[in-house]
Amino acid sequence: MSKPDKIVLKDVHKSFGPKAVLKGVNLSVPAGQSLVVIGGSGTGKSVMLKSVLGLIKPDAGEIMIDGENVLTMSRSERREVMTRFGMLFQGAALFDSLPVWENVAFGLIQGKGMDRKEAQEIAIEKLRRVGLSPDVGSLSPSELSGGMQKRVGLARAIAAEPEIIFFDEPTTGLDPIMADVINDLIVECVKDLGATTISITHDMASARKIADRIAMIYHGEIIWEGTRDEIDRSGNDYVDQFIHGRAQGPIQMEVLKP
Ligand SMILES: Nc1ncnc2c1ncn2[C@@H]1O[C@H](COP(=O)(O)OP(=O)(O)OP(=O)(O)O)[C@@H](O)[C@H]1O
Repeated sequence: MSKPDKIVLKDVHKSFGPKAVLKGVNLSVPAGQSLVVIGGSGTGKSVMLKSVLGLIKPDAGEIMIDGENVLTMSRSERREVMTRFGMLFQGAALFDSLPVWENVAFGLIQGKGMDRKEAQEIAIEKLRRVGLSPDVGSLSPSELSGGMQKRVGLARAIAAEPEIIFFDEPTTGLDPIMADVINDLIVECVKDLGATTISITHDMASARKIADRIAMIYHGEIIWEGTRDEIDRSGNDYVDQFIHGRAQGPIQMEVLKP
């Protein structure tokens, strides 16, 4: 029998009160592939990612990791599955109270119970992997530039050599050149690990660089999916409007007129 895809979402629904945010999301990511989900603000990208991470419980549907539905697992089974995930949060989400190396090593020490000395060595090696010298390890995150903080976030995401990595707006707040440096690092690190990834972004330059496939979410549904080369000839007016950043088109922004 052929192996199931690494990550599969089947008909995932989630509402908050009367507001339906996910209205039947279907996605499938084969092992070793990178999927980028694009879509406007408030379309449900974060809710989708949080559902896979177990931070939000969908109302209906299935989320399968390696063919197993994580929504019906016990807490301890689910916790075990989550140890195979890495995550780069929007804004890097570093703890200012800890030195950089300890931020990188956090999951190794807290999650895996690794000895501090060994975890520190791995953290320094991962910092080097993302182009930061060992002396950065002893600084506080608040002493770093935004680009350096993203690198530290990336080092933390790859520290435990996860099979699956999620990137939430990995280039937000960076200048275009630093954004490209981070995109290159993401591609290299993911390739080193052979990881399967889902990223969410508004940044088309980033999507084109890091995606094998791109999916567009609109009003809680995947309205288009294809390879990154197909996106320029999708034949879909919503996709065209989004990738060209036009105010005019089928996507109407909910903006109150003055
Ligand atoms: N915990 C929650 N309780 C109530 N509503 C929520 C909750 N989380 C998200 N929402 C609502 O769900 C909708 C989708 O939010 P989500 O954060 O997924 O958007 P997004 O596509 O990630 O947007 P952005 O690109 O701006 O981050 C929004 O209208 C938001 O207000």
